[in-house]
Amino acid sequence: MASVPNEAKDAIRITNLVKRFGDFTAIPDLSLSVPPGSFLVLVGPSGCGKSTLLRMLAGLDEPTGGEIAFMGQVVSSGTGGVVADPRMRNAGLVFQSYALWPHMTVAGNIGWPLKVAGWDRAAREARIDEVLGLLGIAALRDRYPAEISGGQQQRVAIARTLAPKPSILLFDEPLSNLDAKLRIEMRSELMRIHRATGATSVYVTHDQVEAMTMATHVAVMNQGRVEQFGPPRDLLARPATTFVATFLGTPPGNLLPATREGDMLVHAGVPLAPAALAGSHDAVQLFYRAEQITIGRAPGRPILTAEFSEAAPMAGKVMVTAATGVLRLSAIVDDFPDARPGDLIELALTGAPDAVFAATGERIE
Ligand SMILES: Nc1ncnc2c1ncn2[C@@H]1O[C@H](COP(=O)(O)OP(=O)(O)OP(=O)(O)O)[C@@H](O)[C@H]1O
Repeated sequence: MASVPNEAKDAIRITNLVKRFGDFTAIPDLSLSVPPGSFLVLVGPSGCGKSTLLRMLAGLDEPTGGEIAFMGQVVSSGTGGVVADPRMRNAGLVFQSYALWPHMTVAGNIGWPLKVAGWDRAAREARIDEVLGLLGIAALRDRYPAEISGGQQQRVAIARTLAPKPSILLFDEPLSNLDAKLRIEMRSELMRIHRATGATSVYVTHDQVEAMTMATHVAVMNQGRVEQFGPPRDLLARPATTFVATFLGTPPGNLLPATREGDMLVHAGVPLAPAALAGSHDAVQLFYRAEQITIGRAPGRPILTAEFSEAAPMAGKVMVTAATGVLRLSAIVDDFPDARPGDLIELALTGAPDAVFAATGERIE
């Protein structure tokens, strides 16, 4: 039988993974394959199971069912408990809190996992210098954690994780304790490190921009399920469900419920789009991106009346939020509107809906 070349194997293969905490099922049945060298970002609302999944990948928690394999080798199995313990699975985990050992120097911290793994002194010293160089912190070699800044501590923590050359790197919101400027700097650093090491990475974040800039692949999670998986641009361009459409994007897009009336799809008495877009459905949700909505009238285009809520500058444009009944609409416009909160304004939909979803949330082709 021909053997499968290593390159062809998934770096991470998750099959029918289940995680229960007592009666509560955090992950009902999750399968995902991650190609080698990917930078996978897990996003989703609070409580959707991102950390639970990451902890199982790290070997800190056992799955209740299903299996996790790294490079074709099973490292966790629901029926067999954790197969490989965290140290044996060739994966490194970077947390939000750095947890450096205060009584050890920077070099001591970085060298510790190598010592535990049985590296000899010369190899350890060489590797410490290498990762210090990679992270740009060679000058901090002999300092103690209390003598360096928060950002520098995070670099040391990352250096310590990289030192044993893990083939899989796991990150649980590693930048969330840093200020905005440092976050952006570290984001570029992490991307550079990812390119330099080629390690397959799984990264949990709440930050949309972080997700979209760093990821080669994004998994949008919802209630322990992967709602959609793919390159970030594909997810933004073709969301598979209303959940993904309204979760991704800054600002998120707008969904207008509409029903078939004759040959048009109508929302709140306003005909929006030809009924043919709905296929066989009588009730749908029409997806308009914020940049497809403008303030005022546009010739021949549907107009909605809404209550102005707020306006905020965004990358040279203005993000306007307005409400029609229970719906909140986001528009990207050129100038601040001449309106106060509560004023009625007219919004024009400037193009055809970007996507049409069934009432149940799935995209209609
Ligand atoms: N040890 C536990 N015992 C019981 N329930 C748990 C435990 N750990 C997590 N959960 C539950 O499992 C679900 C998923 O939690 P998890 O921490 O993975 O979510 P998350 O997506 O990482 O959330 P956040 O974005 O807020 O960090 C939540 O409903 C949580 O309450």
